[in-house]
Amino acid sequence: MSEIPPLPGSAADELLALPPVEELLASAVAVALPMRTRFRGQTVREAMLLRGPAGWAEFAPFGEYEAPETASWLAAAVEAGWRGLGAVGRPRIPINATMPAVGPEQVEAVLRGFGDLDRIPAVKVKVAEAGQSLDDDVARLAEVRRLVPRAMLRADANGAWTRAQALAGAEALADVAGDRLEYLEQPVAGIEPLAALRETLHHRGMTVPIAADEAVRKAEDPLRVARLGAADLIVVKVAPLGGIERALAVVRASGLQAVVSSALDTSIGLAAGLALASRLETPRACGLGTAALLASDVVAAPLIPADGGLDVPQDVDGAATAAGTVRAPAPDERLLAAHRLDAAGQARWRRRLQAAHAGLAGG
Ligand SMILES: O=C(O)CCC(=O)c1ccccc1C(=O)O
Ligand SMILES: [Mg+2]
Repeated sequence: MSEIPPLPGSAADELLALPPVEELLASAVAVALPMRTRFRGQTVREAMLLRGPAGWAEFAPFGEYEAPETASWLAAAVEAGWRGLGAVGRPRIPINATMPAVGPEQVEAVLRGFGDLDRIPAVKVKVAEAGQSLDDDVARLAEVRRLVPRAMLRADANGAWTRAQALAGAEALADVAGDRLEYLEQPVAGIEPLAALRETLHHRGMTVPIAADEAVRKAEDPLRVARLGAADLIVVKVAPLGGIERALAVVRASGLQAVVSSALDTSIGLAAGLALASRLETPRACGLGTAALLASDVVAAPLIPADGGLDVPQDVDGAATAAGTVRAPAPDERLLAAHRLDAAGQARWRRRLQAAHAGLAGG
């Protein structure tokens, strides 16, 4: 498997020099967006937006992340704002609904946020939430199946199951989902444990495919999953993988099918995810509909799926040319003002960006 390119803007990158930190900070605005439902234990999503010569960019590593782990998130922002999101491939991407670990009584309202229920191609259901049981997961999945019987179903444990829980979980969820069960995403943490679980499932005649997420995006080597045969497909997120080109190289080198997924981005970050998905051959639905989980976004027309998919946002004149360029929507000034963090919040995010910049410059 071939090498993957360096982080955009890092010392090893010959194509794109890292802009000075002052240049990055000149346009930077940090915002806090309220969410409709709790997701990953959070009810607010914070993000920093930057404007470069090539367009708008997002720097939004999760709150618990620190440098140098945040360097790849900044590299993705530098790529977006200072190089651009690249060419349009497929112009429209099928999008899965994302179901947080809610009770069955909330399932319908969440699903409706992703548009006409009959058109939703797949639903990714969070399972293994702390403080909940497998019965809760089964009840949630059963309600999803009842409401969208034709949609494919994915269960994402975020690595929270033990091996024994994953074996029991796989069986119980397969019973509910039947032939609609598309894959289990990161049922257990780590790469070797994932490979071992997959093998055991196969020995037991359970053929449910396994997708790797954290095992790709948080691993030292994002290709180790593929080398060990630990998963049937990989979930890729642009920011933790250091940008579109790098994520694309990981997918190609892995030889596995990929599903592009958001990091609960604003519509600015989602545009980069769509740019990546646009250049993949896979017809699989992608997890880029998460603007539906936000109560408010930074752009006037958020990238919320309709009719089961999203159009890849392009340059206005892009449609007229043979190969259009992907372009993130510009934030709405009033929304930026409404959700702008206070001075302490701006200072905290500026420090995070500075630390990521130092990490990127050094690594
Ligand atoms: O893939 C999706 O449907 C939505 C994105 C998502 O689930 C997610 C969002 C933020 C952090 C982690 C994850 C994840 O896939 O585990
Ligand atoms: Mg996941």
